[in-house]
Amino acid sequence: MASSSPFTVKWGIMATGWIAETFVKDLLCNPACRDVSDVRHEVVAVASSSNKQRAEEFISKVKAPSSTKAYGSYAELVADSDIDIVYVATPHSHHFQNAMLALEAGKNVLCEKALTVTASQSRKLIETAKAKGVFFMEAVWTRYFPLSIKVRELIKEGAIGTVYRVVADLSLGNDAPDGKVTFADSHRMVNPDLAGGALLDLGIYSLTWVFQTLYHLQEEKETPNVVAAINKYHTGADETTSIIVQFPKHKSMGIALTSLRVATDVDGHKSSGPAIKIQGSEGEIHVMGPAYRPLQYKVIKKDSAGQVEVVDCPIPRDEERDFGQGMFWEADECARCLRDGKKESATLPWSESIVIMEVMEEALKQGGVQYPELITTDVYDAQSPLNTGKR
Ligand SMILES: NC(=O)C1=CN([C@@H]2O[C@H](COP(=O)(O)OP(=O)(O)OC[C@H]3O[C@@H](n4cnc5c(N)ncnc54)[C@H](OP(=O)(O)O)[C@@H]3O)[C@@H](O)[C@H]2O)C=CC1
Ligand SMILES: O=C1OC[C@@H](O)[C@H](O)[C@H]1O
Repeated sequence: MASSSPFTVKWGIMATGWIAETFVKDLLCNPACRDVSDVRHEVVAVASSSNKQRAEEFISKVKAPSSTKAYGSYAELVADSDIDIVYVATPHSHHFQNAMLALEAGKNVLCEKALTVTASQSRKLIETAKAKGVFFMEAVWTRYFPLSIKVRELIKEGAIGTVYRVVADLSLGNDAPDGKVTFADSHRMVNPDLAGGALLDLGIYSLTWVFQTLYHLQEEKETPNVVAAINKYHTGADETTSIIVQFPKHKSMGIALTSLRVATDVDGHKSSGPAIKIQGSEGEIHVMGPAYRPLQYKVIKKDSAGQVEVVDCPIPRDEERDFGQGMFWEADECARCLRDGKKESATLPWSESIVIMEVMEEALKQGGVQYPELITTDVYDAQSPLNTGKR
């Protein structure tokens, strides 16, 4: 029997930075390299808020087809009727205004993490997606890794008993001898104008592990209690943040850690042990980091007598394009949702993105981190400098 042709999704790319480049290279990988045949991706347009030439250079750098359109503004991109879905790849500070621009134009949207700067902004985006009847998803790519799916399945089938505690860390050792960190003060990692700080950029992955192994699997969702401690950087952004996420009814707790000073993996060779420890009544699952792109997990049973199951989960590569990062799995999820008429992903439902955003907002509040009005407002403005690039 002949197989039906794959469902094709036409992508429009908003911004031309580091993650846009990585994501587009993954989109352009042959799906067969990851054993996918039901969906495929096309990149039809790229927009830069700086100028059209930057978009053209991006298209040639990622080796996208020469037919790919280049735009010198985000407004032109969202007006392109050829685009099925817009990928928002700007700094977190811009996500609310940029995703609204696309949603208001009636576009489906995949928006990079952290979804927004405030929970209210996330709620507004989701209300707008609902009102417009379009698909909307936060781009937490790790959730769509076969490794993450397997770990959630193991927990669901009781492989380690009842899970009571999860400790997750995503930290980078960027400590500098002068007391600063190695990012320039203007860099999006530490610049409050760009919603910088460890939590929104990295800590969200620690929280992802806490949420996908505890909250996501709860039959009756329990709103967590949050206790946080934050060390602030001299720019005002958070440099080291530790959060306890408590689910008293489930007798469970997640501990989400992040830092720009000390690394999860100090020598870069996994000598520091797992980035994520999922602890149950009958055993543990350890996930080797980095938390955003894990490649191995271990199952340690209480009665294992030292016999630990170690499972490697390498990321498939497209050898012809010499690439394979693992972001294609979230793109495949978007394609399947669009094909099946779904407006949200069951793996990261809108309600869960909101709860995680609420946890981060509460942690930042407890730590006294404040971001400027321009990037925290939940009032949409198509002419905001965040949309027009007139910075
Ligand atoms: N999923 C993942 O693994 C990763 C996700 N990310 C997320 O992606 C987003 C972007 O990060 P990243 O690609 O590293 O950032 P970059 O600084 O490399 O790129 C951001 C792009 O956004 C556009 N932009 C618009 N306004 C501004 C502004 N005022 N300052 C800087 N850039 C602006 C620019 O594109 P242009 O001029 O063309 O409009 C720029 O190239 C963040 O939200 C981050 O959390 C980042 C890294 C990894
Ligand atoms: O999402 C991310 O993952 C990788 C990190 O290095 C990066 O800062 C972050 O944005």
